[in-house]
Amino acid sequence: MNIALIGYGKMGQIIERFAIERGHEVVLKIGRDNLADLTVSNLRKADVAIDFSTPDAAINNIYTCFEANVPLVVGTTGWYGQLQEIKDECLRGNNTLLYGSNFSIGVNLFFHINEVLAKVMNNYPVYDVQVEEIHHTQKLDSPSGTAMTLAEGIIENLDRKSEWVNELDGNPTIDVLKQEQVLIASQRIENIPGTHTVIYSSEVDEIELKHTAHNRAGFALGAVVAAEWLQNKQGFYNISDIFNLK
Ligand SMILES: NC(=O)C1=CN([C@@H]2O[C@H](COP(=O)(O)OP(=O)(O)OC[C@H]3O[C@@H](n4cnc5c(N)ncnc54)[C@H](O)[C@@H]3O)[C@@H](O)[C@H]2O)C=CC1
Ligand SMILES: O=C(O)C1=N[C@H](C(=O)O)C[C@H](O)C1
Repeated sequence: MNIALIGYGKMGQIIERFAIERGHEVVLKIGRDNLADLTVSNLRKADVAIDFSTPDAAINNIYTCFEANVPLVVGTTGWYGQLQEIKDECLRGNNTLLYGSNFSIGVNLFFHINEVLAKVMNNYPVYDVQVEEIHHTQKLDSPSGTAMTLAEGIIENLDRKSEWVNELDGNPTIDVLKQEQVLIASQRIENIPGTHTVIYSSEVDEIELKHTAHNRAGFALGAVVAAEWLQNKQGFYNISDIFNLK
């Protein structure tokens, strides 16, 4: 496949390595220094585009790929407030997009186990639940997309929870946490690729489910596999459609 990399930072560069290893060609690389090269005609040289850019840039990049009619894998997080609008536009224009807050196999297994555990916990109301995430200090969005997916997996399956709230580095955004809220506690610490923990606590004990990324290779390989999976497909997909764990 010919691949366009939109965003050539920490992730874009590792994705390039895996793409070449798997026999693909990178025909376009977009970073902050050559944003003007992100044109419809340049994108049309690619079979698929992979966006790991910034929360602010993602929406414009998605629309440019729609205009070029190039299938797109979006790993960028921090734009999910506009998810429904993008889904509608994708389907309306017969475009193709696959997004995911986390492309690693381990985290996708973790997402599934989190949902199963949340369902079980309906029978054990003595436990309260919270999500913790730790990332490097360059991360622009909070909470992480992965933490949002975990909190949403809990809310969809645990009847006593209906929304999440976030605090960053111990600074609460609300005065009192309500019973029906899931707290996502975010921390930013130098050089951490991504650690996520779901914690159920009662007065007598705690159950922790934890995923620690040792490096970014799992995310990057997953993005290339997702781009391969998207070949000859049309529509709006999530990474969970590949793992098919339901
Ligand atoms: N879904 C997943 O599995 C993962 C998602 N991510 C997400 O991917 C995104 C990128 O992460 P990193 O590579 O660590 O960040 P980074 O800061 O190292 O790289 C971002 C790149 O985007 C470029 N950029 C800035 N404005 C742009 C624009 N308008 N168009 C295209 N490129 C632009 C920058 O020059 C930079 O090269 C973040 O949103 C992060 O949360 C990161 C790891 C895994
Ligand atoms: O910004 C990152 O680095 C990461 N972002 C994703 C997220 O927001 O969940 C995935 C991974 O945790 C690394």
